[in-house]
Amino acid sequence: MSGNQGVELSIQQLEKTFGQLEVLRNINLQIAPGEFVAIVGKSGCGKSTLLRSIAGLEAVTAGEIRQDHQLISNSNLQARMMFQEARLLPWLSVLENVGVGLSLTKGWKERANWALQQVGLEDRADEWPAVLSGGQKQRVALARALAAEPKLLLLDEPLGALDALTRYEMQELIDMLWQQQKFTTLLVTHDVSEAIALADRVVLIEEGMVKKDLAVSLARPRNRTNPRFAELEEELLASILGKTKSHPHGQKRRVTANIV
Ligand SMILES: Nc1ncnc2c1ncn2[C@@H]1O[C@H](COP(=O)(O)OP(=O)(O)OP(=O)(O)O)[C@@H](O)[C@H]1O
Repeated sequence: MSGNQGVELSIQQLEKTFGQLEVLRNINLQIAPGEFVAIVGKSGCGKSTLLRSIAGLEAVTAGEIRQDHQLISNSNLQARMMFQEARLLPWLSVLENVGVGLSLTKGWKERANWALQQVGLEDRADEWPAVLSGGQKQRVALARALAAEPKLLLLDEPLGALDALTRYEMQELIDMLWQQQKFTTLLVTHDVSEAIALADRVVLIEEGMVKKDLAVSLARPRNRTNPRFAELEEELLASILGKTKSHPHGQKRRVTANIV
């Protein structure tokens, strides 16, 4: 159960308004099969709205979203989504939570166990979610997404509530699983370092449009001590904040903080 081929995504002139509020004005994005794209931007710029639109959870106001050349609909969408909260059902065991998105047919346990192995929690299958740590709960949420063998993984700030070390471990896990399975992945994150550590491309949303589309061509797993890593971080952060890249005195400014 691996070696998925991810879907191709094509987003054309996407608009989304909520009443008078124009959130997405004109989003155009082409995402290749198996590509890992991070989406960044200031709080409220519409990142989650974009992801929810791709997931078919929001009706778009104008424009179109195609998956493998077909307009997305609930019937053809091969996506799974993960959020900042694990959203586990407390009355189901860990294994049952992982199996919840599968039709409870023969073989679901095998797939759920396989997915738990992928995230290193196979020995916790029979426990209740309540006894797990925050990081373990997110691993279960990741396993639940993987169990469906998605061709598109939509990650809405899934590591935002984790402590720094757990977050780092989860980033490594996501990177490893993506390299093995190559599902097309969109990751919304506030963390510039996380975006550069994981993505092939980082897309910056501002004023409802793609303001920047930055290719990250560093070898994987990414070496965060590589000077090029820091340069990309700085370039991206400066773009998000609308500042020039260099220090006034021409010295490099090392910026690693979260952006908002
Ligand atoms: N269902 C809704 N009804 C009305 N307004 C909404 C709705 N969903 C989102 N919005 C508004 O759309 C804008 C974009 O929200 P969205 O959650 O997409 O931003 P975001 O970039 O993901 O923000 P953050 O980084 O803070 O999570 C915000 O102003 C928000 O209040």
